[in-house]
Amino acid sequence: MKPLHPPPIHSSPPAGSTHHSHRSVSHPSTSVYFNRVLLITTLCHPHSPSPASFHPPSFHPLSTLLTTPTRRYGGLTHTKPTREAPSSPVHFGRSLEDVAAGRPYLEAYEVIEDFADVLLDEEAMATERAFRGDAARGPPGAPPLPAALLPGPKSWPLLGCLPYMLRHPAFDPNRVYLFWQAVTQEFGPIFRKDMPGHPNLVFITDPGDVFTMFHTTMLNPVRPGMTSLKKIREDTHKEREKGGRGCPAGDLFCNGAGILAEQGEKWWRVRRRVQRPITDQDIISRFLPDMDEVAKTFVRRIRNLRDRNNEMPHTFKNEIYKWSLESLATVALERRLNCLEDDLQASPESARLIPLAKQLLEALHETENVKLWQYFPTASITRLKEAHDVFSEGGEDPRRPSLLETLLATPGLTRGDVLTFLIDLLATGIDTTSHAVSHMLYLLARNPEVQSRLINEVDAEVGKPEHLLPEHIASLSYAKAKIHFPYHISLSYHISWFFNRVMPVGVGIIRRLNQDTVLGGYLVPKGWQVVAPTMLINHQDSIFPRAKEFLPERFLRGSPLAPTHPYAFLPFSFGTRMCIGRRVAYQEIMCLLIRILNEFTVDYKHEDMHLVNKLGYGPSHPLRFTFSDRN
Ligand code: HEM
Repeated sequence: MKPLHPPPIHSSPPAGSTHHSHRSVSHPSTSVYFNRVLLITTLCHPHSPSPASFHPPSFHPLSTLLTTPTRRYGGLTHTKPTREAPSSPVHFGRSLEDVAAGRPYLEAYEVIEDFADVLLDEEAMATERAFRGDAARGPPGAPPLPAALLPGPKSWPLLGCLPYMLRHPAFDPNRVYLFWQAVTQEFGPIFRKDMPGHPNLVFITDPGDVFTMFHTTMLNPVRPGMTSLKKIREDTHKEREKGGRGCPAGDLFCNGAGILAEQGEKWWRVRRRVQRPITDQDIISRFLPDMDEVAKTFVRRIRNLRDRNNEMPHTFKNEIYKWSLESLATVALERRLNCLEDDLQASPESARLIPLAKQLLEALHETENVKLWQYFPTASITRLKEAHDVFSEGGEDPRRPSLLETLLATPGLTRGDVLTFLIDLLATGIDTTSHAVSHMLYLLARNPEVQSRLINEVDAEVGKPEHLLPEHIASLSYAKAKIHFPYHISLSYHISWFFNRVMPVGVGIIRRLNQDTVLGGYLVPKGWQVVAPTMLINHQDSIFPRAKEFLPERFLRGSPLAPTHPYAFLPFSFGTRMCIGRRVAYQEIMCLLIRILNEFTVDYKHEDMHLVNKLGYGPSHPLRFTFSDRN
């Protein structure tokens, strides 16, 4: 076995990583919102005005915040952490034993969720480091086989297995998982599938291997991809320098391309600092009133859009997309965009932002799939850059500061880091939640008995309050907990509704191995990329009995349908690199679901839907749901 290396990334606790709680406060100072925030990038662009006109006067309050000596959260001083990191490594050690001892899925899931949140703690990292050695040893018994013996489709130099894939009867570019499923049947649970530009790509479908992948890469989780985003951000920075404009320390993209696109030290420097504010439930709860308003507006929009049969128009997908943008904007821009207004012309900013956000995501999908831009400037990377530049405008908003101020006041984060992070939130948070809601509504429509159980739960636990409060959200999360279960067990039950297994949003988790690792009995070399594809794992009957059925109750304690392994269903991934927007997503979707089920039952009377792949998975058909009044 190779010796263990010291962690390649900084493992001390995040500066200012203390948890903070909040009361509702009135905030005296200024906040900066997104479209204006993004003006900064445009201004840094070579064709932008000279440095003299670079910082509009409205930007001064931001600079003031950056120099604020004491750290403030919306005017409040630090308070005790709401969720303590484990006091000793034993916590983690014991949990792993539990996992290894095959304790029920949900208990292990609880451990994983907890652990994911505390991983940024130095002590937990140290324990993890020790554990990494065990994971790397692989299963006891026979020595591992060399990677050269990995099964998989025939591979050609440079082309990889592209010719095999294109000729395969199961290949459909919009449903690539069908091909993967066929390959798994042919070659088994682990296979190598080289692609042009991606040599040495290994697919794993055994949750035990997923466990090993996460744990061996935990200290430096390199997620290959988003290279086009990284390139345009680096180019923007270089162009600015070349144009003699200079790059003031801390300016946009000056210290890196942001957590979505960066790796190693550059990723970790920002991630460890933004982690707490964006996952702190107290901070997230502050956005609840606005998210609730967005959800209520969406329900009104449903009423306006219904035809005489209560059915949605074929453009409804777009409406859900707008809901997602509007809802996320309450967090990332700290303001309403009014995307859901009937007359978008009355809201010129939204009319401009919606196509722009789409252009950004579509171009990103293309540039990440076909990397010809590495050789010459393609139309797709030009469109990506155009949208990204416009998305980079800045300004100020007289409303209350919260997330932004919190981030800006975090030692070690530059203004550029914070703005890049907000762009990353928008780049990742729109498609994901809109697809999750689309899949969830479809599954509820197709499973009326599940829907009616959920309606009963909402009625009993939340009712129809004028304003949703954190307690309402919690009461639903805790609904089962109050009677039988501890918190996380109920939470995972709800996670199974929203970020469901049957129709997942994420295509899979990918990591570059930073040490030789035993997976499926093969010694996979350091530097190779490993993919854990959701659809291959989620749809295995051996892991999820009756895998193709939507049976959220399988996640309840004692269910005979419970998954056989705690790492089989991790919709938000695991560890330090797991989804940073998961609590935002949960709250957004919870608000929408409650408000919809307050008013309607949902049905779908058309052809069956399946998933199509873009950056993630989305619904294949127009979302022509029927929303019938409950009363
Ligand atoms: C249904 C909703 C969502 C799902 C299922 C989801 C899932 C994921 C997954 C699987 C990853 C990859 C983690 C890894 O490589 O280990 C990820 C990363 C990320 N997600 Fe989400 N996500 C969702 C919503 C959101 C939202 C609403 C936001 C923003 C508010 C967001 C922001 C991010 C960011 C910034 C990353 C990159 C984190 C990093 O590399 O450090 N996500 N998400």
